[in-house]
Amino acid sequence: MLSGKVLSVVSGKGGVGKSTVAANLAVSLSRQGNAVGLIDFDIYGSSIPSMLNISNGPKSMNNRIIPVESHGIKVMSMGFIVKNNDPVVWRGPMLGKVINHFIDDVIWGPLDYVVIDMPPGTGDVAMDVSRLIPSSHQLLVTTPHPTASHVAERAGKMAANQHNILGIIENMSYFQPPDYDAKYYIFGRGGSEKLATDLGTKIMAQLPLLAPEEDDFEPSIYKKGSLLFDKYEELANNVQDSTA
Ligand SMILES: Nc1ncnc2c1ncn2[C@@H]1O[C@H](COP(=O)(O)OP(=O)(O)OP(=O)(O)O)[C@@H](O)[C@H]1O
Repeated sequence: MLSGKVLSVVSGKGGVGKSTVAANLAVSLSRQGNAVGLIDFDIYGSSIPSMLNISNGPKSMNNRIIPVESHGIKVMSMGFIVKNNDPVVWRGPMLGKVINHFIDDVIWGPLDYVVIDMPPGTGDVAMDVSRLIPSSHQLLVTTPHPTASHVAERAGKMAANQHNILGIIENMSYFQPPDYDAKYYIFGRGGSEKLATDLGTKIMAQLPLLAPEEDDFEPSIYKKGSLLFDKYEELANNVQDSTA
């Protein structure tokens, strides 16, 4: 069984950094002393295993699954079982079975938080997943451009009946050159403020444009000393306060 507070990370569009946010938030929450599970339901382009550099799938014991442990968190990913990334297979009852399997048949142990990387967009699969997971706190990831946040609004409204919208994470908000105070708003401004007002929620974080320093151990996790490491620590604090 799955215990703990469920945080689902959703986005209106692909490529806005949803999986990066889900992975870094999970790792920061764990660093702050929480027992954390990370479930990657992004069946279109499951990226969590490569972001955390996980090459082995989970093991099983007595017909139950032992999640993969990485960076202090327990991880299950559609990427461990989907071989051809064919979304058609994962419609309706089949998708439901896999989701229940991840929730009921995995030996999670006691958890404080379960971070879910949802499929992007408002398509049928995203709707199915949203319907099938337990009620959750939703974190809506968008870039600051008004068009992106307009699309994100649909994603927010889609699940608002069943899930509480915890807030908005504006990713790639601005670029700040190292050792400079100036911020450059490359993708525009104002979209997420409007989105927060329209959805009656708040902005949880504004994360600058800064590529993770790639290495073999943790290709997409921001390291101590990077501005985004601190921003994710703040976000994890903010999430804990907002879900207390
Ligand atoms: N704040 C950021 N600054 C710079 N690059 C970033 C930032 N956030 C994410 N990225 C990069 O953007 C790319 C897309 O990120 P990611 O895969 O997390 O997006 P996504 O929304 O999950 O996409 P999809 O829905 O298609 O899986 C990655 O290469 C990631 O490293």
